[in-house]
Amino acid sequence: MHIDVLTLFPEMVSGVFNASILQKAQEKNKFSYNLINFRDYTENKHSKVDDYPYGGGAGMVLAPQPIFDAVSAVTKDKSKPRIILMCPQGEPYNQKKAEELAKEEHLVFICGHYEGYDERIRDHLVTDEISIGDYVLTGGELGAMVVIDSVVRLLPDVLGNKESAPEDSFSTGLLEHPHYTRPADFRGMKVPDILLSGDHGKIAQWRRKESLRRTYERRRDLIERENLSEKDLILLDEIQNKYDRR
Ligand SMILES: C[S@@+](CC[C@H](N)C(=O)[O-])C[C@H]1O[C@@H](n2cnc3c(N)ncnc32)[C@H](O)[C@@H]1O
Repeated sequence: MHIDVLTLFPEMVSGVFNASILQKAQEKNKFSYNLINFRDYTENKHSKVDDYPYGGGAGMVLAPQPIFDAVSAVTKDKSKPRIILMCPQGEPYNQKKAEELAKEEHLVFICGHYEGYDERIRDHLVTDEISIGDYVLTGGELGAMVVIDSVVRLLPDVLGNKESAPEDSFSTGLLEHPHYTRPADFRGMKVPDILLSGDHGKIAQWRRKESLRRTYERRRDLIERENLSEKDLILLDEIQNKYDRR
């Protein structure tokens, strides 16, 4: 996979690319990236990339020309990239979208700043608009890195045995079960006996039930969306009964 990030502030993202799993993934040639300052593409003699909004009002609007030309330069020789506009008005980001983007060969992220973008960028250039949540950031860089991090960790062989993406929260449709490590007894706080039993069948069932319990407690909206098996429904019934008795 190749990732291009169009930004006026490349220094905001370079550190994230060069640490932890993202750095290791590049060392294993799982992806490459390029940071493009779209100011380098402006035709404005004062190097401006923004202008006042037509009709008046607060803030500056990113002009179409530098962004259209920067995208054109990075997509020239490559086949159909996804061109992603980071934007609070976009599609709410989730794990399903991360899985979809992880199948692509080339992603281009456009990070806005100031009041926003000229609407023609949205209408005629991008393939996706992504929001990372219902709040407003000063720029698209942090959001782009959230998306990139979550996509790269899904690329084949990026995560080692120590981490497992398929069991993560949201990948299964539910929140993940609780984890424990040594010691079995930490200052009187004990690990559940079942995890020390060595009975893999029972451990798997305990984990599934805890995953259902946690999701029921914290994110009932996920449970309602999920197509639960007969076995899950029995476990869920036990969990709900316990709640009703409280
Ligand atoms: C100050 S915001 C502009 C907000 C815009 N005036 C609006 O109300 O929709 C500047 C830039 O930050 C980025 N941004 C802000 N919030 C975001 C969010 N929740 N998700 C993704 N990008 C965001 C976008 O790139 C946006 O163009």
